[in-house]
Amino acid sequence: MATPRAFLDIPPLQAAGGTVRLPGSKSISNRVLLLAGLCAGRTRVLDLLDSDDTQVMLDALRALGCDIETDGAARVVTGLGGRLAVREARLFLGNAGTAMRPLAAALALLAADQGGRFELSGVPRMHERPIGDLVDALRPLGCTITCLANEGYPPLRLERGTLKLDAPIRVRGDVSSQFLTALLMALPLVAARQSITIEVDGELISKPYIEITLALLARFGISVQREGWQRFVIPQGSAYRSPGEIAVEGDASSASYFIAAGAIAAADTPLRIEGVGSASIQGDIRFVEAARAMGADITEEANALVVRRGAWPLTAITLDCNHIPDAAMTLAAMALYATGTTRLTNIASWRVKETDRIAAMAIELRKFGATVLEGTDFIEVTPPARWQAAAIHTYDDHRMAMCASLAAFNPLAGGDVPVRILDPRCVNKTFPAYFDALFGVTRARTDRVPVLTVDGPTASGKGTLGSALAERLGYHHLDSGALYRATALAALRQGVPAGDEAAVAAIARALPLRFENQQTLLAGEDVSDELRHEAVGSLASQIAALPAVRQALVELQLAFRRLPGLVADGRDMGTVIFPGAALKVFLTANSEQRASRRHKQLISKGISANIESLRADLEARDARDQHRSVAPLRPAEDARLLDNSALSVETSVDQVLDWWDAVQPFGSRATHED
Ligand SMILES: Nc1ncnc2c1ncn2[C@@H]1O[C@H](COP(=O)(O)OP(=O)(O)O)[C@@H](O)[C@H]1O
Ligand SMILES: Nc1ccn([C@@H]2O[C@H](COP(=O)(O)OP(=O)(O)O)[C@@H](O)[C@H]2O)c(=O)n1
Repeated sequence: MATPRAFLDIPPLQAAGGTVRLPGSKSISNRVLLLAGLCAGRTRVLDLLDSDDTQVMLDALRALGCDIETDGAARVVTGLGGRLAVREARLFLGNAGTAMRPLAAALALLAADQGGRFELSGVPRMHERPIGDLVDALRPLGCTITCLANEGYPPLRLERGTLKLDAPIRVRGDVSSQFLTALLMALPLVAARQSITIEVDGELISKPYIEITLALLARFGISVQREGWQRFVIPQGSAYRSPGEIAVEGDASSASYFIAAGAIAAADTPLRIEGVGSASIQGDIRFVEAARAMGADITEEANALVVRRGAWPLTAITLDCNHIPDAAMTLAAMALYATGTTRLTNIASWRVKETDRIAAMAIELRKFGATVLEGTDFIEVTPPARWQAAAIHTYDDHRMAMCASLAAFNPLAGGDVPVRILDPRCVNKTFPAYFDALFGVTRARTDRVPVLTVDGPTASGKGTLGSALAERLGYHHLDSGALYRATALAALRQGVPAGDEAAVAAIARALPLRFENQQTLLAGEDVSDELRHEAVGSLASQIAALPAVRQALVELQLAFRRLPGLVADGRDMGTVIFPGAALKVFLTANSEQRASRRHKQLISKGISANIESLRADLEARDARDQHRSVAPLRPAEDARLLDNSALSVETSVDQVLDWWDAVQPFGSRATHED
């Protein structure tokens, strides 16, 4: 298993603009999957979100006997038709509330009615998220539900019972609307012979999510009658009917980060967000109104939003956020750029989400220098007077990570500090490609995009170390040797001799080279393996000594310096191409080690090699690299020397990451979640 990425360092961002396409909505995806799994026949689901939470639901449905196929970009679900195909299963539901609650309700009813035994569990945090109100609503119906650890919390066991559905079903609505959603989606399973009434106790929170539930139930043939927000009736004879095909909208909560980015930083070019718009059925689309109140200039199309910076600095607001509980977190991040204090109220549900979001937000925003006041159901944010570089804990909460990334626009509010996001992969819950999407529509000053260079002699392990560092840092990787090798390969193929400096330089200048999915493509052809041939390497070493060739490759190398950062390996990365790099490493190993590593590497690729001649060859190459007139191989004055003759790759990576930490402004112990 790859080492989980511990942090992502985002340099100060200057601007936003361009087009971003949103992933599918998590709430809609998981509801559609469950309904497709419960109804009879096949449902083709388009634009489904691919994330941890939807994976959990797909796995659960498969375990219950649903057939799920991939058909191009669509998923085709063959549902159970209301009949249990599997009577016993243990389902692990991660931290996905949108899977735990409705599956608990549906399986409780099915197990009670048809007989069965199901256990539902999740990650430790899931076992701290209350489900008692749902259990309390289901038990009087005759469902047999056992809380296996603590009463009112998962894990749960669901078993046979005797259903009594005549009396109205009562459920609390003031902790999470997911309980009501769960009942609304599950009770049609048992509504064939009688109508079923649900009555909500207390003020129903997060009403927009109930609207999504009702809209999707309608697509699946269930028309729930509603009296205000207190009483819902599922008519007698209700039965799920597959819509055949259904497309999932873009995620309106995910849109909020880009709406915010546009409001803060789309001063020159607008930021176009595709996937949600005025036609959206998601409540979080009303984040648009809140963002407008803070100053955003937003044009709505049916399925897209175009955002520009309007008022600047942003305007502080006081807002009851009951209607946009998830997206409201993004307002707390926007508040960092407002004049005055922003107060978000009626957000008690934040405390029982992926983490206690009120507490988490207060602690983390303070690290930037903001003044934050929290109460049981509100938060108040006043922007920093002086921005501080901060390492932000994300508490396994995707929204904490995405909100914190917005603080990287601090240069627009008088700051100039990077932002470190700890455990950035938590965004996988709803938006695995979030950071790529963010960096696709944001810009930083080139000289602020961090670079880490690794130079050294042949076969010292630069490529191995460079790519491992890039992976751990979430940065791009430039294997500059590949550019010289590709030039050499192209020259070989075209029959251009190494001595013809002008002709080789012309090849280098127009090199049709692309790096994609671990492959090196020359004019579209995968040449990754051919580039490693010794004949190519040896010619590369010769042409690399030609000044015109080196000059011809400069622009191409500089172009690799893109957000969020770059790890570049070669001979002159720290001395010539990126002299201002934040960290420079000069990697060495004795020639015996290097010859033996290269030998193993070649043999493993099926290329025959002789260790003695490899050693002689690499010593000749060292000499040529060190003594050439332009960009000779030597450590930059400020380079750190690393002799890895006796070190494992992992140890070398850890050593360099320690050095990286030491040159960042985040302080010690800023690399791990506590
Ligand atoms: N620290 C190390 N310890 C052991 N083997 C290493 C180490 N670093 C690299 N290697 C191995 O040495 C070989 C050459 O490494 P490579 O990264 O291709 O070198 P370079 O890019 O410097 O030419 C690879 O097969 C790699 O797995
Ligand atoms: N920044 C760089 C990178 C490579 N090179 C040259 O390009 C050749 C191929 O680079 P590489 O990094 O793939 O080479 P090896 O270290 O794998 O032999 C080397 O022999 C170097 O002479 C260079 O001059 N400057």
